[in-house]
Amino acid sequence: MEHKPLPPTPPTEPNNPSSSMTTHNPPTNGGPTPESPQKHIWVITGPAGCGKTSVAEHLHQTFSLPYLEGDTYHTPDNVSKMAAGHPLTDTDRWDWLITLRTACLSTLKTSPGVILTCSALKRKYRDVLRIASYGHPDVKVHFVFLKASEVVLMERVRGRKDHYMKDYMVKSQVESLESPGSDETDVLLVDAGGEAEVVKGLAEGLVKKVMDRSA
Ligand SMILES: Nc1ncnc2c1ncn2[C@@H]1O[C@H](COP(=O)(O)OP(=O)(O)OP(=O)(O)O)[C@@H](O)[C@H]1O
Ligand SMILES: O=C(O)[C@H](O)[C@@H](O)[C@H](O)[C@H](O)CO
Repeated sequence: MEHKPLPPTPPTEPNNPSSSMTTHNPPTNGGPTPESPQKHIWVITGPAGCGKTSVAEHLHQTFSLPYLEGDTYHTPDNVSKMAAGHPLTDTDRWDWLITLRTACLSTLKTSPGVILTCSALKRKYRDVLRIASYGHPDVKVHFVFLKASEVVLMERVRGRKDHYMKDYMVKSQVESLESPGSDETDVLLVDAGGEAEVVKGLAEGLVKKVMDRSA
């Protein structure tokens, strides 16, 4: 039983078309301005072994953006728990997600973008990260979801030595996973089942497209 309350889901577009045409916000609350241009958080997501770290390192080098490895922000307790074969609960992940969001916003103070690896397995976890845009209309959050089968994940995690996340944890990761829905329009879906170079290229292409569009 988990007791921590969930934060609010970020507001969606109003359903009422007339209200969507009326804005009471001053223009500076509505998006980037010449004084505060658009900034981007690129969250590389998916279950253990999907290739988040490999893709994030590639994007970091390609786009010269700072990169935060989400796993290094887990508490020692969380790491011990996973190493002992116990999946994290929502409660275990909650403060971690908030810490990641804060770290991204802090990085954006000196950079136009930041790359973050974070499993973000559930919709509500992605919503916690989406809140980064609250009060920061110049900040856009994007998710690169690396989709791979359980068999592929198992193979990759098994092949990795000296890591706390063992292959028998993959099942729980896949069970927890809520693949992004079509309404999550800030998600870039990447087929991560192929060779590493191919997957990196696919992710780079999608990110570049969004970057060019918002330039
Ligand atoms: N496309 C790929 N094809 C084959 N092997 C890959 C591919 N991408 C990554 N790997 C390898 O699979 C293992 C897991 O990759 P990586 O650490 O990038 O995944 P991850 O999603 O960050 O995992 P975790 O969340 O457990 O840290 C590593 O040994 C990596 O070298
Ligand atoms: O939300 C989670 O369960 C965790 O973030 C895991 O995804 C691990 O940290 C990662 O897979 C390391 O191997």
